[in-house]
Amino acid sequence: MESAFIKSIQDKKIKDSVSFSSGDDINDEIRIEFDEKSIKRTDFVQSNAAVSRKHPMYMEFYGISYSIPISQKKVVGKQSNKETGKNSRKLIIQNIHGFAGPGEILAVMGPSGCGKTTLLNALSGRVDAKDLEGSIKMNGHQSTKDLKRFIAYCTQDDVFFPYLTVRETLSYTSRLRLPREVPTSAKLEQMENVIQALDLSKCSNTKIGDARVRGISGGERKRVSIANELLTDPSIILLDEPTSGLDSSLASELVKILKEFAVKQKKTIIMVVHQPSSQVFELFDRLLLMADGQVVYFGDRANIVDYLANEGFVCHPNFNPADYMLEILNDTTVKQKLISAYTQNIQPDSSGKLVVERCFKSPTNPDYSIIKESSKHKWEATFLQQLMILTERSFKQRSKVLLSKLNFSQIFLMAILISLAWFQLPYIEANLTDRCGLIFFTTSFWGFFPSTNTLSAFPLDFNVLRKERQSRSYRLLTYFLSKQISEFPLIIIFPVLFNLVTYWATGLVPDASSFLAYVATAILSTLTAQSIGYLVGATFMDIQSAIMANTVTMLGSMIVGGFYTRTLPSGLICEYSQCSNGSSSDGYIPGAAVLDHLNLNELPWYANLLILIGFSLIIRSLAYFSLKRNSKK
Ligand SMILES: Nc1ncnc2c1ncn2[C@@H]1O[C@H](COP(=O)(O)OP(=O)(O)OP(=O)(O)O)[C@@H](O)[C@H]1O
Repeated sequence: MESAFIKSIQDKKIKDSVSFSSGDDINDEIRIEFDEKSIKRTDFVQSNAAVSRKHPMYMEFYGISYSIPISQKKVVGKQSNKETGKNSRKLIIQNIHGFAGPGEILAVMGPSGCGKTTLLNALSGRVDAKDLEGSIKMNGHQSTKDLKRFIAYCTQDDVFFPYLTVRETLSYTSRLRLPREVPTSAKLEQMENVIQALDLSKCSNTKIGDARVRGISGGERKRVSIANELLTDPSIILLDEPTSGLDSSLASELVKILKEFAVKQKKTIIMVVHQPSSQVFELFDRLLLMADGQVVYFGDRANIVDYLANEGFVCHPNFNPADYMLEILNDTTVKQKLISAYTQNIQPDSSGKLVVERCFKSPTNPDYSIIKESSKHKWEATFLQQLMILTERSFKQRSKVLLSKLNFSQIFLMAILISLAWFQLPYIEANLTDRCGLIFFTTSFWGFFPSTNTLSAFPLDFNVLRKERQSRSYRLLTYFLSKQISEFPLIIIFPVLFNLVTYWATGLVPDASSFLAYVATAILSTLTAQSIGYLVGATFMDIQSAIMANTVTMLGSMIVGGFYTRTLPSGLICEYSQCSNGSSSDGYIPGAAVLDHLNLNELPWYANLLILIGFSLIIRSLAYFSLKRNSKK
């Protein structure tokens, strides 16, 4: 027997199904008072014909439960307090259900920690499928990897590259994520449309910024985050707290923009909101109210006040219903009572399937039942396009970090110090130790400097990388290679400049070929140390731990590096190899004699350079696998 609650939903949905079945008439059915500015803006909210996927899509989900494995600790007597290895599970959400159709906003609300973000993660396919139960359907089809392309997910954290401007950020996203068949001009046109629609023109050439770099405001940041997702013209848009940190007028303006998108472009919006003003609350069509990972109410937003009154909780007419709901859900007894009442109401099916099915019955518009077009390609941009776009982006972002005043000052100071300390060393036996000291010191410096500058490369990018990889923007390999290519010129500038000064100031072998060989060795050492920085950063993904690991690695390599053990760094070998044509009779110590003395004549100098190249390649490959392992977590 169906409950009165289900019947009331059914009555309401008969109206809904009429409005949906009329397909193109959604705009007429949903009436919002758009102000003049808003109407102007909607002129820009026209889909770019070349880009649009043109798929109105509804999303239904029921019986959604998500649990995570936790290892159980058992205390047995006084002596043992160790893991038994037995695993149990923590239930995060249970039997959640809901529905949202084109032109609608479904608001997900509830007290902090009730599982709202977890639900959005589940709907967007960002949780491990083995921990998830229930059914998620889009236009009646079980959600698949291919269908997930029609979903955009705006997460709670707005993560971006701080040194890129708003326009640069959006342009890279449009070039990476819009179909490869679309000409670049159409992609950029789409970007301009979105910039206009979200009122971002004023700040489009401003840096995004972060805690250290001054950039756009919090509200603009939120809008950039949404713009970044809207670029691909998705059918379903999931947003996690898009209004957090905004004042009520900005929040209301933002939700109005979203509502316009929903209505004019037939988008389906599901958003988590915390404490909406009554004006914002009015813009929602449906409401999913949650507490303790369970449903307290799912249905029309307009019916919530009556529903709560029926359960004995009367909201004063002057109160904001959103505030009232959250206030009563803070009381554990009330919360339990409302959860039990709702579960009772939706019987006989506690998964919520019946409730959801009645939201949208037998759609007559074929647009909703057929997924007409889906990209044939796994990635929208080709391998080469991805590599070029990512290299350009990484160069722009990293050049601001690596070519900083701080780095130039560091190199300048070290060059001055070294030049003064070892100024014009004479070629006599008494100075042999000084010469060794100079080369050992500079080699050590070219170990520390590049590795320290590189170890933050992956940890700093990781949040953006994860977000973009989850939206299938590019391959991990293209990202990794783009990093290597873009940072190569940035990192080798320093040893070249440094040696240009110190080589001649300290009086090393004064001929061009020796100088070039010396600089080439310094560049190779730099690249090898950079590889170590990549590996350490990719392995730890935490700058603090990476700094510690890098210090140990570098100090370790100094110990076995030659000065103390006579297994000399290749720079030293090169220096002595190049001066091996001197003779003891004219006051010089022949380089070959020094190398013989140090037992370093076993390999020719170029073999040492090849060994450095080999090291670099192996360590970089290891860094890639480390990054791959971490990005899968
Ligand atoms: N991987 C996890 N391991 C342990 N606990 C988790 C995990 N994921 C979620 N939780 C817990 O599940 C609950 C729901 O988390 P979730 O982030 O979905 O809540 P929320 O309603 O979005 O909260 P808020 O409104 O504060 O953002 C929280 O208590 C959280 O600590």
